[in-house]
Amino acid sequence: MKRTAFVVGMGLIGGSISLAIKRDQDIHLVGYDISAEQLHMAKALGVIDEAASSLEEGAQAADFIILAVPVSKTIELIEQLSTIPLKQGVIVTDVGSTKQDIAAAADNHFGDNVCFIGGHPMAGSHKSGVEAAKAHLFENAFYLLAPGKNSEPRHIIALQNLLKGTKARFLQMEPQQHDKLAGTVSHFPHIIAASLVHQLKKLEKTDPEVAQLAAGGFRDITRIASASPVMWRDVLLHNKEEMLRLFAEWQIEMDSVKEMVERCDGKAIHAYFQEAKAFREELPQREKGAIPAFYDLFVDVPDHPGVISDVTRILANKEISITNIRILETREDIMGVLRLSFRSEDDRVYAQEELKRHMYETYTI
Ligand SMILES: NC(=O)C1=CN([C@@H]2O[C@H](COP(=O)(O)OP(=O)(O)OC[C@H]3O[C@@H](n4cnc5c(N)ncnc54)[C@H](O)[C@@H]3O)[C@@H](O)[C@H]2O)C=CC1
Ligand SMILES: O=C(O)C(=O)Cc1ccc(O)cc1
Repeated sequence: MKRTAFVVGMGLIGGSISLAIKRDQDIHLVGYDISAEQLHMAKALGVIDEAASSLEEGAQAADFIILAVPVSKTIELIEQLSTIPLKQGVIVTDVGSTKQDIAAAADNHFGDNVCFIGGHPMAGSHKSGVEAAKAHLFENAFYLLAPGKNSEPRHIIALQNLLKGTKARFLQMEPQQHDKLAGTVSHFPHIIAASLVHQLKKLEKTDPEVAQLAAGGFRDITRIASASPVMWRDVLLHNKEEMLRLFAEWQIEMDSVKEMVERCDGKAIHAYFQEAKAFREELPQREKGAIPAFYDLFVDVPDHPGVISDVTRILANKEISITNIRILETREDIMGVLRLSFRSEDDRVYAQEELKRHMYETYTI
């Protein structure tokens, strides 16, 4: 008998986890969503093997239950699941961006028959819905696990094995520590991004041309403000204490920068930017999350016209997408180097094979 995994919430994360599980495990994948449209789409896109007609139906038959809904709904679902007769030894996990309140709900509601392990894949995007789901969304990203009261090492191993296809890097952490760290690297930056957009919106009322100028850096720093308001409302409400602490710290920080400007203290302003630049440049690049990962491939190219289009054509013929392309060095009579970035390790390996077949010298660092 095949084991069954039941994924509740067929959105970006539920869909991506389902696809990652399907590419690696021989398991029956059942999905459920309160939106009949999302559920139908998940089945039509081949993200799940079967659509459950109710939470009860899907939950009762499952060996694993993955809750992939906004945080408040996750807490409600834990309460609902605790009233349904689940299989003995079922492993329940979630993907919520906060962990403390969810862990407390699981501790309060689940009995000994259920093993709850909180989870948070620390990668994603500003997009929502199953249409945006990708099997490789979590590749190389940290995936935090917060084992609950009944979880033993064998349960954690079983869950990590189920999620192997995500190619994520598992890390165990206490819920409280998780919420503190995620508050700084993810939750608070979201408020800043949204507030910058509000500032622009206000100015646009009197100076409509400003919106045309909001390109480049403004778009980069505010990309995450396009994410789901429902999801982010819940994140803030369920990490309230940490958010309030960060507001206080942020205000002190802003006051200090404001004073530097008021004093016209160029030396202090320079040092402020210099310190931030140096620290940011030391941040690890490979991990997904706040800063996206890039899978780079370097290609030696002779410096003659048409070579870049030859490389891109070879990859396009194999439908390998390049997310970024840069010429690192081209001077007369020497080889140039192309740096190609890909979405995933699989794409990079495939691209390297294809380019080698066409006699290009390639390497990774
Ligand atoms: N979007 C991101 O980049 C990341 C999100 N997360 C977490 O993942 C969770 C899901 O987020 P997304 O997939 O981005 O959202 P989404 O909006 O793409 O999908 C959520 C889905 O849950 C469904 N849903 C809501 N209430 C439900 C209920 N009671 N029963 C069944 N289905 C229900 C919705 O209809 C929707 O299809 C959230 O808790 C979020 O904090 C974690 C990592 C990254
Ligand atoms: O879009 C991005 O860059 C993100 O950082 C997405 C994201 C959103 C919420 C999370 O809990 C984790 C990752």
